[in-house]
Amino acid sequence: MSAAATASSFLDLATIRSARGDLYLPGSKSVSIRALLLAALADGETCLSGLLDSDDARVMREALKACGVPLQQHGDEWQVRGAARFPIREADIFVGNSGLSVRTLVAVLAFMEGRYRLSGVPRMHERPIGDLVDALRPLGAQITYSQQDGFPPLLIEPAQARSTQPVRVRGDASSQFLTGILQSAPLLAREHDLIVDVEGELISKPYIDLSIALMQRFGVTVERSQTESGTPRFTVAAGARYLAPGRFHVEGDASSASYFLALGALAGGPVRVHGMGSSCLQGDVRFIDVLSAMGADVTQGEDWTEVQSAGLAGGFRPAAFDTDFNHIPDAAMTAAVMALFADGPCVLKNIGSWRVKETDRIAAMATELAKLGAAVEAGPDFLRITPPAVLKTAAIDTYDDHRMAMSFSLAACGVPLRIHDPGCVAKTFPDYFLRLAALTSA
Ligand SMILES: O=C(O)C1=C[C@@H](OP(=O)(O)O)[C@@H](O)[C@H](O)C1
Ligand SMILES: C=C(OP(=O)(O)O)C(=O)O
Repeated sequence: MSAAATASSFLDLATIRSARGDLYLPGSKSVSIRALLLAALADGETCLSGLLDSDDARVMREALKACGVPLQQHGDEWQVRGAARFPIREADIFVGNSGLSVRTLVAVLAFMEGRYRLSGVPRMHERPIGDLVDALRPLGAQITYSQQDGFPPLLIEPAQARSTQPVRVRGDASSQFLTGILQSAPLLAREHDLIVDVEGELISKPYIDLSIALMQRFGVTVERSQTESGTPRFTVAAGARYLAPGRFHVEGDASSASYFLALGALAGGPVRVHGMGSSCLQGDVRFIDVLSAMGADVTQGEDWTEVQSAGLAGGFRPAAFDTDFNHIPDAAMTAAVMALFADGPCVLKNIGSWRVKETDRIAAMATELAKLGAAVEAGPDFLRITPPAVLKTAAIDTYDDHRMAMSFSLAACGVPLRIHDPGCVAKTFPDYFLRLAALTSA
């Protein structure tokens, strides 16, 4: 690929005819942000390697620094000295557009006995947080909305009298609310067990598995059960404390891997990503099932995954799909762009959470796929995409959404195109386009 950056506000991509090679993944966003917070709350020192360096990871790092947590960089590693209480009890914290950071910080800061103000970019102030605040208030959390009810910015003040009732949280807008409460276990389960019941549907479930796995690495066990009425229940025994694991390595980002694995399928490959394989803790590793079902060849070792096919140039067409993507909402965007090349109409079901992420991703995806010639039907929680007979070249708007920029770069496997504001990839993958260029040829 010849990637000519003609101005900082757009990037022209030539048609990608083939792609092959090795890619070493950046650290997982979901693991990096969790590991930073757990290390900050843990007794002892944690040395984090493989940590993601991106806007979202910086949000959590800077927030912890603002709370007085000692964090030091030594080469590629970060040393975190944790404690169950943060040293600084009053701070203004900028949360950018990192949903995971704000939702997990709020649940912790609410019980730090301090005064914290959290605000972000304008889109962050449109992303819901009311279900989390509603769950925390009966526990004594003093959280007030500074602008609009249900959304950041927020003011957190010292919590008051606590109740020991089961915490009830809704999980149908985001799984991050439950993650936030579970990760606060050492603050909430001091004299009594922490019991959390999830009301309504719980979406994006593999992210809860990830939270529980990482809490376990930091010495806290979460038990799962069901109430008599069948409600999912999560319990952490009283007295839970995080213990620094000494060293902790952050695995590669499985959502970031999806673009390169899709590239291996569309442009022939083989493309091998390193840092994500069969031992991966992130749910998005299951994107390989989507690729296999589309007809690509997928092989995997413990720490790598490789994809190849005949490539579009050699007659490969992804098999059309009608699939529930609730378990992999981020990698699902990669599948949506792959649908442009499919051998029939494709349906992405159960993706309602897209509406409240970095942008309204259902609307944005529909608009931009249509520019390339696809016929798209957008519902409240689904997309039906009929691929065009011939792709049209287009200038793709990215809505300050890293995944819009990265997923649409794959359309270049069929047509030259322009990506507006390519710098928005800095949220999770700052050198994405350089890495893409290194693997592709026009
Ligand atoms: O817990 C996490 O690390 C995440 C959970 C998901 O959000 P939702 O639970 O809001 O779907 C995902 O989209 C986000 O990128 C990361
Ligand atoms: C939705 C995302 O992130 P977050 O919710 O953490 O902002 C994402 O990275 O696609």
